[in-house]
Amino acid sequence: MEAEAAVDYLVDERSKAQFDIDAMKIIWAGGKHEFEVSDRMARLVASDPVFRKDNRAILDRKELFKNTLRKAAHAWKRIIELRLSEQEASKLRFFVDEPAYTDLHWGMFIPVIKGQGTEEQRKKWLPMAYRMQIIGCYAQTELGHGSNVQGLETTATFDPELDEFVIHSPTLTSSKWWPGGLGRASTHAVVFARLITDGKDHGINGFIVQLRSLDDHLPLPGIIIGDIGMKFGNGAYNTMDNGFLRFDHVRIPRDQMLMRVKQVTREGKVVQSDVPWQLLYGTMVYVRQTIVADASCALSRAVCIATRYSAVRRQFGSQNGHETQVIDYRTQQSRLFPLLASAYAFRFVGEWLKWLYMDVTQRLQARDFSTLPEAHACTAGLKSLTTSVTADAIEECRKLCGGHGYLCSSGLPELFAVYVPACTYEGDNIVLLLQVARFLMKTVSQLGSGERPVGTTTYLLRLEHLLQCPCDVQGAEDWLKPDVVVQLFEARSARMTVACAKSLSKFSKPEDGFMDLSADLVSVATAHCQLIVVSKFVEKLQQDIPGEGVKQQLEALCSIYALSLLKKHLGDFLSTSCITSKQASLANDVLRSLYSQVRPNAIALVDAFNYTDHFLGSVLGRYDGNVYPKLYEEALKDPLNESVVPDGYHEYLQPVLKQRLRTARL
Ligand SMILES: CCCCCCCCCC/C=C\CCCC(=O)SCCNC(=O)CCNC(=O)[C@H](O)C(C)(C)COP(=O)(O)OP(=O)(O)OC[C@H]1O[C@@H](n2cnc3c(N)ncnc32)[C@H](O)[C@@H]1OP(=O)(O)O
Ligand SMILES: Cc1cc2nc3c(=O)[nH]c(=O)nc-3n(C[C@H](O)[C@H](O)[C@H](O)COP(=O)(O)OP(=O)(O)OC[C@H]3O[C@@H](n4cnc5c(N)ncnc54)[C@H](O)[C@@H]3O)c2cc1C
Repeated sequence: MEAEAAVDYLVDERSKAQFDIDAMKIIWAGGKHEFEVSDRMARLVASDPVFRKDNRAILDRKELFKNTLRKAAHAWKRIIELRLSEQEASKLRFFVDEPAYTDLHWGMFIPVIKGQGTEEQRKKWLPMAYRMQIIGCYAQTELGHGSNVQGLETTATFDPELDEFVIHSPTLTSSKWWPGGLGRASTHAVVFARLITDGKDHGINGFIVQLRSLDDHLPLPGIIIGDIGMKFGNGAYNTMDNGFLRFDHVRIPRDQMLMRVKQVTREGKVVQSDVPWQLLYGTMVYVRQTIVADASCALSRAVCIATRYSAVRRQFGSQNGHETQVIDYRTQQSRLFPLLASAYAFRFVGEWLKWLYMDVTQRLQARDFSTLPEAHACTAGLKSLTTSVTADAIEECRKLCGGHGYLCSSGLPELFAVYVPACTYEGDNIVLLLQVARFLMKTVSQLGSGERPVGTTTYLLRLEHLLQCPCDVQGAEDWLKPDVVVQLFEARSARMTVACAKSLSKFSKPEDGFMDLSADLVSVATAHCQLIVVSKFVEKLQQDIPGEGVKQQLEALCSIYALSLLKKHLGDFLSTSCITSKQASLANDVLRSLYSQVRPNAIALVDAFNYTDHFLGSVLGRYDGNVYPKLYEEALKDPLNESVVPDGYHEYLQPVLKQRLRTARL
């Protein structure tokens, strides 16, 4: 193929933008400093050949895993050499874009010790973990139980004579199963086990257990350990060594029990401290919050690929002597632009959730535990909502790219395979929504007793009004008023919550009601979580938004986000009499005009994510839009094309062909 001059096939598209893209980049990144760090780290990774990732789909598991170890070691070397801050280091790992044991070491092992260890324990273990002299993972889930944490079977029995705990796996189903980083890399784990003293079961607690020798990496006596095997997709999450682990009466010193929530004294007495026992689940709250932030990254990445490709791809019709760009089809816009809007919506709700998490952490330190239930409900619900939408959206983006979306070189199959377990890990999405519903039912039931709803449930204080208020939309333009839209989402959520609470009250045992009505409870929780996302988007727009045209674009995206949800869940809005069918029809007209407003800005809106071609890893999403020659180049690189005649021709193809020839002659 001839060498081509550098051409930007999307230059016309970029020239149509009606807003200051540099200002939008800063809004997306969360600030100037965040933008600068993110941009610098992305370039650093993209320019380093060790971080190459275009061969992942064709490496076998062993090569793939070794390569991941190599990249993680190289990343660590660069972090030390360049003296990167914690923020820079975490961005660098993010742009390396390969699931690895380090995710669990930094993302769960260190946080669980920080959150559940005593001061002394933090002083002992964290410096070693920060220097990576030990590598840790989070070993909670077992073969038999994941969602039901209280059902875990691993035991930690206190031996007062030796002042030790004996960690044991009494059944096959008690084998730890799934922890990332456990299979091959970790030297240590925080293991969740049943605390048993003097024959009494005191429930679940975390224990720091060394798994492998720090000299030769061999498993320590009594430890049976390995990888659980290949997972969905080629490459994809198979870079991670999710593992199994069994204990045969493994002894650890008493001070390796994480003792912030419960303590065991030298005599074997269990002392419950004054912090709520639910803090044992605190690491999950922290990680769920990071998963929400991560959802906007995965979603924006898929949307960036699908949007750029939709502007490059032409099929049918005629536009100034060319065929029509597929992005100009209304059907393409109605599938793509709500996803673009969701990417921005999740970005802002993720920012807010980070703030909420920091706020609850500070309160906990000051022994104010009042906002913990709300923080749990918000992190659980938003983790569920954003990951479910993102997983579905990546698949939708693949379809939006037609046949080429199915090629690994589009980047979308791998993105989907890596992303989709987010709907399951850190809490199955349905199980988490049921937690939100439980919280909402409790909040509503306490309204009569004078308990004031807080934070995201404050709207329930206006219950009487919300149960009967009509929707204030007379003409199409009313749908663009943020207060009208927020009140509508509040009314829908309030009405669904109250209807469910009424149905629940008919059961003599609440547990029976929860079982029977669980599908409705999930819809209630979803409505509440969607309200949170819409309100946080609206609140973001009430802040100072610098940059020419930036606020207008975000306002359009906010309206698209809310109105496309309205369209998708029209049944909820109509059946609760929140809107009339006439108002629904006006909302649909407004959506169409919003799509026209976004259309000329679509490419600039995805450019604002500031993704390098290396990070996107997609021929279809290339910044320059030079898709076809690069697709051809990628095809030629496939190992099947290394020889003109395939391996196996002489054994398996030629005999068949020859036989057909003989048959034909007969
Ligand atoms: C840009 C940055 C990107 C970085 C991204 C990095 C992300 C890293 C990703 C790494 C990849 C993968 C990691 C995956 C790791 C894992 O999966 S670890 C294992 C996670 N496991 C789970 O999540 C299990 C889910 N189950 C549970 O959480 C609980 O068991 C469940 C809540 C479902 C039930 O527990 P029970 O004890 O049986 O609870 P209930 O009776 O329902 O509730 C009792 C009360 O406790 C309250 N509660 C429950 N959970 C919490 C919590 N976390 N915090 C605070 N409070 C909680 C609940 O509301 C009840 O309260 P009430 O009595 O009603 O007042
Ligand atoms: C890629 C990946 C990485 C992971 N990493 C880790 C890790 O590092 N450490 C760790 O400890 N764990 C890890 N896990 C485990 C993960 O946290 C669990 O798989 C997850 O919490 C779901 O639990 P489960 O597998 O028991 O699902 P189950 O609870 O068995 O779910 C099966 C089905 O039952 C439904 N269900 C379950 N309970 C209810 C209910 N009460 N009401 C209605 N429906 C219900 C669910 O919705 C689901 O459809 C990982 C998992 C994956 C896939």
